[in-house]
Amino acid sequence: MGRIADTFAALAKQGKKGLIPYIMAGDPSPAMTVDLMHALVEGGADVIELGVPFSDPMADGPVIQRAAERAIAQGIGMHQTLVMVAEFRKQDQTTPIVLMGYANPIECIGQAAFVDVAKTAGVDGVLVVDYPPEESEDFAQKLRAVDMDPIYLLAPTSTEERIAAVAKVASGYLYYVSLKGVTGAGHLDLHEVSQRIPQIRNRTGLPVGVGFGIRDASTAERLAGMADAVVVGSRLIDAMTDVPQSEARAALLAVMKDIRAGVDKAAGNK
Ligand SMILES: O=P(O)(O)OC[C@@H](O)[C@@H](O)c1c[nH]c2ccccc12
Repeated sequence: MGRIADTFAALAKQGKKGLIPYIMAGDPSPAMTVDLMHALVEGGADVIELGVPFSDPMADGPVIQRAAERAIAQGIGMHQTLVMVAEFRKQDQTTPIVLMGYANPIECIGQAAFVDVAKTAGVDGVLVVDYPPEESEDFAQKLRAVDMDPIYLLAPTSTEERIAAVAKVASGYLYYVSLKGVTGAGHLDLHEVSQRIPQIRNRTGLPVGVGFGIRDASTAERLAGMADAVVVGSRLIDAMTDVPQSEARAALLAVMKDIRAGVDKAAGNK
């Protein structure tokens, strides 16, 4: 089994829910990223989603767009992101890393070469926002051939066919987007999530992570109660950029610990 499957198996065994933080590689400063990843683990991360900076992130709201702009302005792209992953892996061989991003930076180096370098760096899963499941079976197979997991998004608007198509190619976990909109938006419909997750579970045995719009411990608790894990991104990026850079690590850690406590309250009551 890969690190992602191991992690979810261990969580299930302990009756715990997962916390999946998202940060952007290179933000607020490239020199900080590896240490911030370790801080995420210290704060209770089960899986790390690491964003690959891209200039046209159509699924992202202003907070993550600006994070990408800051990273790009400091010269960070796919290659530098993978160097950071390799650096992180020198000290942490257990925490799964999922690369989050868009097709363009992958297509630039070619799928096969990307899979190769990502695997060597120590990446465990890849979520490409603009690879539809129906058209990325090849890519998913290339990942799975080297024990990396293709992760896919499901949304409130996903049809039964889309859920079935994703269930067919995905491994690791499924990412249910809790609202119609972009990352960081704030109109989460808890009722809708509670209806949709059982529908997804009917189609697949994969763990389900839920994200978009989670900004506090109590929302994290309620969503963790419905799913296997919660994803938190914009709130963490805000926490780091609201303070001087020298305080970003501490600010990140504080928000992580707070949300972790919320997630842990949901333990066991799936
Ligand atoms: O920022 P939020 O609302 O907490 O949501 C997580 C999200 O940012 C992260 O998972 C993510 C970043 N970029 C994405 C693109 C598509 C889907 C998801 C993402």
